[in-house]
Amino acid sequence: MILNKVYTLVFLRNEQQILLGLKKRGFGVNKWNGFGGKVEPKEEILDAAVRELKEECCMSVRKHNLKNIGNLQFTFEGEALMMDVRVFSATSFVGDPEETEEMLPKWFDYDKIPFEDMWLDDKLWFPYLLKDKLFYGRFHYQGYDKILNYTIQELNSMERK
Ligand SMILES: Nc1nc2c([nH]c(=O)n2[C@H]2C[C@H](O)[C@@H](COP(=O)(O)OP(=O)(O)OP(=O)(O)O)O2)c(=O)[nH]1
Repeated sequence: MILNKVYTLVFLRNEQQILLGLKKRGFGVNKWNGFGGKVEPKEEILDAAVRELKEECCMSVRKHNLKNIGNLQFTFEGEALMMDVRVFSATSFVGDPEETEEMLPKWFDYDKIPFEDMWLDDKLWFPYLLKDKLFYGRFHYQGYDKILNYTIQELNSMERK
């Protein structure tokens, strides 16, 4: 039996740059990433996305400005957990990014995204995000530094089967 856990991952963007945060503790420590985390029991996914963005970098976004652009599923060799990550993008938001106990936020030019300090899979699906294409990806890891197999595809819509 595989346990499925839902996570959010939010990217704030403008014409020139994307906001990433350096994770300061826990899962994915020392990697640059979007902002997100576990959806709590009974919490709606969009509410969780808004909450995590605020908690991790003090930015505010309205639910209707979050666009679901991707779905990523991660499994790890020898572990009975599937991380089901709902990826969102927003171009309308309020605030100035602030460092928190969890994340150090920084804007990156689109041609300077620090893939060498991000999850290995990110460079495989970021091209979709950057071209405003919808995507689905599934990655099976051994540990955190090796992808044993993966599939990735462009989607026409994010509607779930
Ligand atoms: N870019 C990218 N993000 C990933 C990958 N795998 C993965 O879990 N994430 C995202 C999904 C979530 O936003 C985040 C993991 O959530 P988390 O463990 O920090 O969740 P949390 O804040 O609720 O956790 P906690 O510290 O409260 O225990 O990392 C990946 O391979 N690439």
